[in-house]
Amino acid sequence: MALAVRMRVPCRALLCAGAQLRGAALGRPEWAAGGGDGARRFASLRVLVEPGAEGRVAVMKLKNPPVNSLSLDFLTEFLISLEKLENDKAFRGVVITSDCPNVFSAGLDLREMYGRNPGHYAEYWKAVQELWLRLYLSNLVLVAAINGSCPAGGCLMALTSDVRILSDSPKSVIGLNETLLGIVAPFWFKDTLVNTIGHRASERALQLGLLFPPAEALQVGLVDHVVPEDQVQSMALSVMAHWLAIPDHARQLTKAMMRKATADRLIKQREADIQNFVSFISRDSIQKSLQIYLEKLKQKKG
Ligand SMILES: CC/C=C\CC(=O)SCCNC(=O)CCNC(=O)[C@H](O)C(C)(C)COP(=O)(O)OP(=O)(O)OC[C@H]1O[C@@H](n2cnc3c(N)ncnc32)[C@H](O)[C@@H]1OP(=O)(O)O
Repeated sequence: MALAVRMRVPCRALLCAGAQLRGAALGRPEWAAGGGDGARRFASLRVLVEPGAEGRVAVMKLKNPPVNSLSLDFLTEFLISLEKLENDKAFRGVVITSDCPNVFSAGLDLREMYGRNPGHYAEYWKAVQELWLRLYLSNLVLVAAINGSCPAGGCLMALTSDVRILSDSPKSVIGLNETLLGIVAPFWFKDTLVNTIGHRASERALQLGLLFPPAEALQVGLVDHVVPEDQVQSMALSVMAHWLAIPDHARQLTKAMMRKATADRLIKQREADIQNFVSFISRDSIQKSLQIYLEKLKQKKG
């Protein structure tokens, strides 16, 4: 489809540049085939991909310890893994989950947004945009198996999925908490939330930077299921089977119909959005807020 073709070009461009840069930086092979089914099981340093039920479903495990922050290296590796899965016609669905205990993802990596230069902020933001676009417009069925804390960029990632399953644990809070850091969720974070829980609930959640505990997340519609921690994975696979019972072409066209207008808003102004982010995040007042927040995180450890 035209949409899919349009999306692949910028992704490849980003990945080529990103992989070259970061491959060199890592100084070792990024990919390793594993086990007997090496063609289907692959891993990077920060993303583990395993074949799931009947080979039609892959499980992507985020493993960027300690908290799966979405660093530039992580984003690059994740996008490469996702593209591999998109290009392998055997796969129809992906379960996204965390390999780190108690944390799905701590969101955007604060160290990528603090104390760096404008060129770095621009590169980072482009990768964040790419993550959102690729996930939001994915032809695959995406199920987020959220087995831990899921703030900000972690929540954005989960919101791009077709279904969200949250573990019933006090640590498993989810929401766009940007205002608590003194920063503002961009319009496409906001649009994704509004598309999920509606305008009024989003207005309240975004202004207050709410992190919803499981029961409230379910009630507001931020997640579709809350289950005991040890059932998150099995629930994800069972929900996946339900979605895979629908013919792909009909489901994919319907998904595109529901999401294209939202994605197009960013696609039409990607460069302006990058410039906005760079000038916003470079402000002294915003850098100060991030510094204070990072210090608070450190102090929390005592
Ligand atoms: C314009 C739009 C911009 C932004 C959108 C975003 O996504 S901003 C990021 C928002 N994220 C958060 O507010 C989450 C912050 N983190 C936490 O609340 C906790 O870390 C969490 C996820 C609940 C896990 O708690 P836990 O007690 O398990 O870990 P701890 O807090 O001790 O953290 C361990 C180390 O990780 C560092 N860290 C945490 N979050 C981030 C992050 N987002 N980016 C970078 N680094 C992060 C934390 O500072 C600790 O570092 P250390 O050097 O070990 O002290």
